[in-house]
Amino acid sequence: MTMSESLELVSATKSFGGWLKRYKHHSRALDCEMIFAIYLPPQAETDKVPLLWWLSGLTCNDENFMQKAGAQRVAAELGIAIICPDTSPRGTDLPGEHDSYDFGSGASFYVNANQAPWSKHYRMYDYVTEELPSVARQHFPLNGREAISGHSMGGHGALVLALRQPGRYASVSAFAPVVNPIVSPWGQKAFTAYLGEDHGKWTQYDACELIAKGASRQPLFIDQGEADNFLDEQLMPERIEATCEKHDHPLTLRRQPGYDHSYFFIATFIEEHLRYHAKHLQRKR
Ligand SMILES: N[C@@H](CCC(=O)N[C@@H](CS)C(=O)NCC(=O)O)C(=O)O
Repeated sequence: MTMSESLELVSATKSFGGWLKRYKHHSRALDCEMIFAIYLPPQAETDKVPLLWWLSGLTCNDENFMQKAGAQRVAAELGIAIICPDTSPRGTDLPGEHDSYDFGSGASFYVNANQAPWSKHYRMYDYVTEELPSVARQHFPLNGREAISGHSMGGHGALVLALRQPGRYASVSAFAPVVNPIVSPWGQKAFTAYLGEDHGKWTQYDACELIAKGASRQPLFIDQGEADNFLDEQLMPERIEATCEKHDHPLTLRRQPGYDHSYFFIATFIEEHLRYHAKHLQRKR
């Protein structure tokens, strides 16, 4: 694509010597207006910098991570840009879209829907893997090195994007990810509506299934709070642990005693994740 996509600056806020900026743009993949956030570290004033994608969880938009995770201080030190996409198409009014916190708006599960009426807008996989990266390349001083992380539904997104695109991301990590959405009630609800009853279509968006298929050898780094109230019903980290063990897939799964599902948990460990990604982003290919 040669035509430059236009971006409208929504806000710019200086933070730790860098800038947190929010932009609005028209997404062709989603057929609606979208807002995303980018943190540009001070190094981006003079150099091209590596990029960490952050995919947020249910009920979030581009703002939760930037406001609550406290990532900017270390991102500024390490010279890493961070982009937070929104978590679903916006401004659409599909039937039932805004009725529940775990489905529709704020709950795309980062898939390309193939079922009406969702398939017209809910193409978040294409948005976060192709369209937004292309917009980012055109407008920001990025050096082409990418890593990815996310939380809960966004942790699922980060794992799936990395496993499906071997070699694309220098590293992947996740906080309290939905590792096996095809057996989790959140995932089953979303996939039934977005992807239909054919479970064959679901497995391409399930980290455990992708690992079992041998889709990629990328090491996975996961932090999971042991006091997370979604642990047993929705997140089930033991499933990815067993799958990785069975298929000899590299996994670091840390169970963190006492931590819940909130951004207090993320804020506690984000520095370690950023340093982990920085180490991989700096490595030559
Ligand atoms: N109790 C939550 C359930 C959803 C939830 O915990 N969302 C997580 C991601 S799965 C989150 O990041 N919420 C927004 C925030 O904490 O800023 C609600 O209904 O809002």
